[in-house]
Amino acid sequence: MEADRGVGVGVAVEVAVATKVYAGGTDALQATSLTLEAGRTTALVGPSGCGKSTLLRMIAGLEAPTAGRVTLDGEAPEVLQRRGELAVAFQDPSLLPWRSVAQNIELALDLARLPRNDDRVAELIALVGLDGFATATPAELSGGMRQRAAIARALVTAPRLLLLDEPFGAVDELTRHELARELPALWEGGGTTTLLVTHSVAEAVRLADRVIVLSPRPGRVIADIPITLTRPRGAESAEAAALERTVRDALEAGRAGTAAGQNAG
Ligand SMILES: Nc1ncnc2c1ncn2[C@@H]1O[C@H](COP(=O)(O)OP(=O)(O)OP(=O)(O)O)[C@@H](O)[C@H]1O
Repeated sequence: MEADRGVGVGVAVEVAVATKVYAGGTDALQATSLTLEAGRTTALVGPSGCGKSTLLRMIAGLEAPTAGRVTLDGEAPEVLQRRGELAVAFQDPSLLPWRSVAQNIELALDLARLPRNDDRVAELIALVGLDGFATATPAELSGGMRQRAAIARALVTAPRLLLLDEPFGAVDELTRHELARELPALWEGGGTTTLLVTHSVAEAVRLADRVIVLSPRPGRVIADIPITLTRPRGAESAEAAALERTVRDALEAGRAGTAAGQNAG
């Protein structure tokens, strides 16, 4: 399937009535169904502990649903994972401590059995603002810099499915804004399907084509809000502010237990 790589073919993600009850009995996710359209960016928001990371890990094939099914282009997540066409960036970036920034990014190419590409590695290092740190080891970086290296590592293979779990958590406000401005062009240019878990409503509205709101635990989809803003998205606009309000209202309704709920029942 080498020929399919990096030619702008995003994956369609289907989560069908997925439920997750952890071994200890924690009800993390309740009968959740959603479809992520190929090549689109979807943000997932919801109160702390509502099951956002659980859902992302299920889509990545790192967690099996207790009931229901997750398919990527109709296949099990492991199929895409084996082909190296899926990338995940977590809030806690697990970089190999003995490898430099550039070597950590290159490793993703090796694991996906893709050829080394020094130019692309250098381009991504510059894009995430780590110019001059290509040969630094993770211990020599701040937490935010490590996160940015992990984002570059996730992007280097031009994955067909990109799963980002709070990847900007430790990044300072200014860099966060810069990344939010620069990154979408990278993943959209490749036709990548992207899922972004975030606590920032502003970031969700700025980056996504659609924002999905989960209820408090056990999470279920209570709102699915299309983000109709044109791209590129720059300065704050009245339209963006109105969309942020819509998302916040849905979160509030979920918290109060008054949301209508697309997936209720
Ligand atoms: N491996 C696990 N074993 C047992 N319980 C877990 C496990 N992972 C998560 N949970 C529990 O499942 C629930 C959902 O957790 P999850 O991390 O998916 O939520 P989240 O919405 O991503 O939270 P946050 O926004 O705080 O990161 C929580 O109650 C959490 O304690």
